[in-house]
Amino acid sequence: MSKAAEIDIVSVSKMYGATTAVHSISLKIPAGSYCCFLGPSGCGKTSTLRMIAGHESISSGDLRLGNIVVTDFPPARRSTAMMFQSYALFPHLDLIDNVAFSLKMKGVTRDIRRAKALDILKLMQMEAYGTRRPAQLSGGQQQRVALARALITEPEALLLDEPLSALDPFLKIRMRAELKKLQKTLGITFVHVTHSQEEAMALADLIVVMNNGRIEQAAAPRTVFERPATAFVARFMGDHNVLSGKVRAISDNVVEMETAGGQVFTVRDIAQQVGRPIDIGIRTDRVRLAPPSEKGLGFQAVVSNIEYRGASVKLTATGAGSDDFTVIVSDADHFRKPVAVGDAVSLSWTLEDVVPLGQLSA
Ligand SMILES: Nc1ncnc2c1ncn2[C@@H]1O[C@H](COP(=O)(O)OP(=O)(O)OP(=O)(O)O)[C@@H](O)[C@H]1O
Repeated sequence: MSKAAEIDIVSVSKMYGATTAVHSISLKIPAGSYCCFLGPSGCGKTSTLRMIAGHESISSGDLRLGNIVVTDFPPARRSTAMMFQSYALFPHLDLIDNVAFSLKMKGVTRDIRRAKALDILKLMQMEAYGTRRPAQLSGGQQQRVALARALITEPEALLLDEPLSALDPFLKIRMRAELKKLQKTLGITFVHVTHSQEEAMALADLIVVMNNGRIEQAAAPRTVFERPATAFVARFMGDHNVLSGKVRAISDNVVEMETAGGQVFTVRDIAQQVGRPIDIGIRTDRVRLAPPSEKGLGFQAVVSNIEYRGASVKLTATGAGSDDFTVIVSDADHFRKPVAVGDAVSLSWTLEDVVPLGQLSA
């Protein structure tokens, strides 16, 4: 069993000609953790993963794996292995030879490398398929083989680029559970790139949310969800309403925020200055259809859309400068006293449900 490596990314940037894809990011990924890089297309997550793997050069900054600075090392000299989105299996080789390939490159004799490949295929419950070719496998099986091929080098960190994107929704959820189990069994560091917040929440110990080549937040899933650091994170993770305004007054740790339309909301516990722009996040499942208990903790809105979701109902409302303020109510609450499109409603929340967000998104 290989050991796990801490990955230390120190002020790393990536430039492609005049384009800066990654802007001086710094991050420590603890040894043995499951880390997900999450963000929209083009945010720089794949470039970051490829720099960790050594498939892309680091334009500036340093990368440390365990105790070794590997910034200029080629992929084979790093203790990492990468599993690609396309699986990149060789169509003309059987599974054992596919899995054993990197050992062949290292000059390991045929018998030893095939025996080792079979061991890893066993770990992936694929030993019965050793003599098949990749085209004779389902998508999920191909993925297991691709994983086996990456793991045969006994890496200290496994790097996965959108590993589940080629699978159908059911298989995606099954393989997600298998990945998590595998990471626990092996105990090595996993770094997994995804654009799915659901996938990151399900898998990660550490979620790194990226936007425009920068890290917006790196924290445990629950922290990212409950205390999103920025308006971007709150929007990207979903399930939050974001309201924007300017700080109007501050007293006793309570900040008053005024929207462009003159609506005033209260927020607590933040260091702010009067006149500065501010965003707040309010969880969609914490909003109630009731008049606010205090001024600044709700507003009047008009229901613009209703979606039935089974266990819950999603209401969209217009008011306070927002035309898509979302409220998730349980099906029981909704059907006890249904509202209709066009109804005027009072929306409210408590001061605890208001999350001040760090920066105003452009
Ligand atoms: N080889 C390249 N040459 C030039 N620009 C590139 C190259 N690779 C990536 N980029 C640019 O760098 C930025 C970040 O790309 P990257 O692939 O890292 O993002 P990503 O978040 O992984 O996106 P996706 O989810 O679409 O793969 C993008 O603007 C992209 O167009």
